[in-house]
Amino acid sequence: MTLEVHDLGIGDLVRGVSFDVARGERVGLIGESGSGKSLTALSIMGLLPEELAASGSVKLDGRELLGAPEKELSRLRGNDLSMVFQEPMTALNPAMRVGAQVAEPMRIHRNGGNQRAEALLDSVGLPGTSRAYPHQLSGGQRQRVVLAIALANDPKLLICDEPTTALDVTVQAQILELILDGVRERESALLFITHDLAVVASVCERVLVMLDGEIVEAGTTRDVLTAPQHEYTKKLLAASDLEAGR
Ligand SMILES: Nc1ncnc2c1ncn2[C@@H]1O[C@H](COP(=O)(O)OP(=O)(O)OP(=O)(O)O)[C@@H](O)[C@H]1O
Repeated sequence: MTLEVHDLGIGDLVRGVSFDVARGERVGLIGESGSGKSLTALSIMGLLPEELAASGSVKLDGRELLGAPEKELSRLRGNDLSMVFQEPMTALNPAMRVGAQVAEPMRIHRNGGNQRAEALLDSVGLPGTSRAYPHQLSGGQRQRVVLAIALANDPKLLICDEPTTALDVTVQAQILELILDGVRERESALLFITHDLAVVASVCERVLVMLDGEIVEAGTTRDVLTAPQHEYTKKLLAASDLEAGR
């Protein structure tokens, strides 16, 4: 799998964004609120709000996704491409048992059903919960369900947009571990959006730094966090709890 984003633009909100992600690679996308991280991710998924249009190119294994027919994109979503958002409750159907929600993407893409759903729920640490409704679970448990859904069809690329921001610290670490295990087992690539540098340091091999709609710095996590080049990255580091770079 290769994801090639070239000269991505979304009005003047995102400008000239280019980067690649290779199979199994874990890439962080960091930057302050409003810098264009989520819009970049949504344009890869073909989920930009209707009033926004993307220019440039987003290729998955050589296939152009920008402007691809909705039918083709919906075949990819939940299959080759999947995404975990910050707030699990908005991603789940409140009126459907979680087992059925985990089984759904597999049914749609003809990849198995209830039994695999149970196994997936087991693998994210939620054995025996398939008959529960989302409101009966904690926030961390709901995010585990969302992750099970996102991993159900062994995606080539998993995008996580601030997946642990809404959770308390001990739960955050567990969810990060599950995300890492999930992508490693499947050799899925990971694009991980966060404003938390400590999370990037523990999860990502490479990092892209966004500021005002542009990528201002990119490199290995080690290089960027120990020897930041751009003033903005230096400021981010100084404001974080990380010792690196000081
Ligand atoms: N539908 C929209 N129409 C117009 N502007 C939008 C729309 N959605 C987002 N924006 C603007 O685009 C900019 C980038 O938003 P984006 O959500 O990508 O930022 P972000 O880096 O992900 O921030 P956060 O960390 O808060 O999610 C922001 O200024 C936002 O207000």
